[in-house]
Amino acid sequence: MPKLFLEVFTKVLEFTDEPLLLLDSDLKVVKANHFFYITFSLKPENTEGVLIYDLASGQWNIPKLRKLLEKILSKNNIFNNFEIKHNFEHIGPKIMHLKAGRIYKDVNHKQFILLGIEDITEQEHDKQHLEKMVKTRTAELKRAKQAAEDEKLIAEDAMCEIKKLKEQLKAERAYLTEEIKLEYNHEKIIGSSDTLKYVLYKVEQIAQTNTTVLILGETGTGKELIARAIHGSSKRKNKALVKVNCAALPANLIESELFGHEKGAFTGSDRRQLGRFEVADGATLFLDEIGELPLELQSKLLRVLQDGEFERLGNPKTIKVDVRIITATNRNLEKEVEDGRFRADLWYRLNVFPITMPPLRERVTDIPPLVDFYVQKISRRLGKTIDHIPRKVMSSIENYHWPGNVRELENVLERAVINSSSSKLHLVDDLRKSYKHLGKNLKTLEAIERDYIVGVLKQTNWKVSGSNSAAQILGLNRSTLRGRMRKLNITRS
Ligand SMILES: Nc1ncnc2c1ncn2[C@@H]1O[C@H](COP(=O)(O)OP(=O)(O)OP(=O)(O)O)[C@@H](O)[C@H]1O
Repeated sequence: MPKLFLEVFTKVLEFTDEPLLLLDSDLKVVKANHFFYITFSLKPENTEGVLIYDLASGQWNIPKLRKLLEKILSKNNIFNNFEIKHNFEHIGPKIMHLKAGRIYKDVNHKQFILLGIEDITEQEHDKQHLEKMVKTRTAELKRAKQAAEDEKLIAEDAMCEIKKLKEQLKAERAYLTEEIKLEYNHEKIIGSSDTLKYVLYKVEQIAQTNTTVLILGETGTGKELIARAIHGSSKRKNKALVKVNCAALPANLIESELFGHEKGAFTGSDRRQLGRFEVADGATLFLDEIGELPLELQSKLLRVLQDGEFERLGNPKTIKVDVRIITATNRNLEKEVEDGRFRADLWYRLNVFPITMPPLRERVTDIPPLVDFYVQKISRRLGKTIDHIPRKVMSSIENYHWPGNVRELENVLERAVINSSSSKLHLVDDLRKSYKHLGKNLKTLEAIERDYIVGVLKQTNWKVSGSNSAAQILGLNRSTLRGRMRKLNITRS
């Protein structure tokens, strides 16, 4: 049987392009095919009968291979893809795959094993090259993905920033349009009195810093003008000075005006609106009539002053801003604090750098230049030419006590210009009853009203209504007169 088997098998061996070996039960080479001899540059005389481990200078004497071959003999195992590195003298190292299995066993336990040898060097190299390429490409893709994600984040941040700036610009534009409508006159500050010079010196001292400024003074003295001068000389001058008049808004609207609101934050809020604090980010916020700020908002303002933080109405997200605050009031804030109408801690925060605007009557030397300035300005606007201000007119202006300060002066001069038919300024208002001429025994308006009503009543023999009655003389209807008498506690004695 082995003889016939060998004959047939030797022929079969030649039908493949793969080196093949036939081993016997002692693991000695019985036969090898032509391809084996070519691949390994060996000859049958030094191959047949040689122990597999002694072949090719003992290169296949590997413990693991021994184990595998022995297991075929004892347990009829097969193995596949056992990898060895074979060093060829003429072409160097190659990677070979070995596979083997028993193909014959007879009753005498004679066995034959077929060992196939495949050169997989090229595939292996291709595989390694491919693996390397996949690795490199994966790393490249990973990096590209990361970069894309980073860029996406940057783009998202930029979009957010653009959206924020766009909103701020929109709000700023809306605010400025409002301002233009108010026709605020960006006047220069007129006057050269020492008191005004001192104020301007303080403006110069503080303008470049970020310090909070509190401007005090009677109505119409130019507090807003000074606030604008501080902003205009500061590093923030390229952005608008944003103004909120705390007295002009109803208490329930001030909060949304200052801090903004989301759509639907309260009834009637049909769209999102930025507050003045956000509009003024990077600029200056001028809070006029700060004494009128409701108590509950005073604590919120204090928080913005301390941390620069607040929340929009209807949105819990904290917003941080960089806003310089200038406030103004004609109230005595110290007294307001004493009376519990103004928070002491807010007052300390606001009063870091107070500037007091002196009333016009305390800087009489500023009056002539102010009169010249306003007469020229108003007559230009009205298309008139007024170039003569009589000495008498000027001195009556100088002697008046100007409770409404520069604003009142402006109004008096406007009426005068309108009524002047020549180039000479003609005053309409009677400024003769100057406060200076009234002496020391001044009475309240209420006391004067009471005296006058009592005088008229005495003259009419206390006839309140009807013809020749006090009501008729005073131009009041009788119930109004009775009401006044009750209020002023007037009774016939
Ligand atoms: N020194 C000045 N030179 C030129 N104009 C002035 C001067 N001071 C005040 N004015 C003008 O007087 C008017 C009133 O000034 P402003 O509004 O600044 O006063 P205010 O103290 O803020 O008043 P209020 O307390 O009523 O808000 C403005 O038209 C302003 O231009």
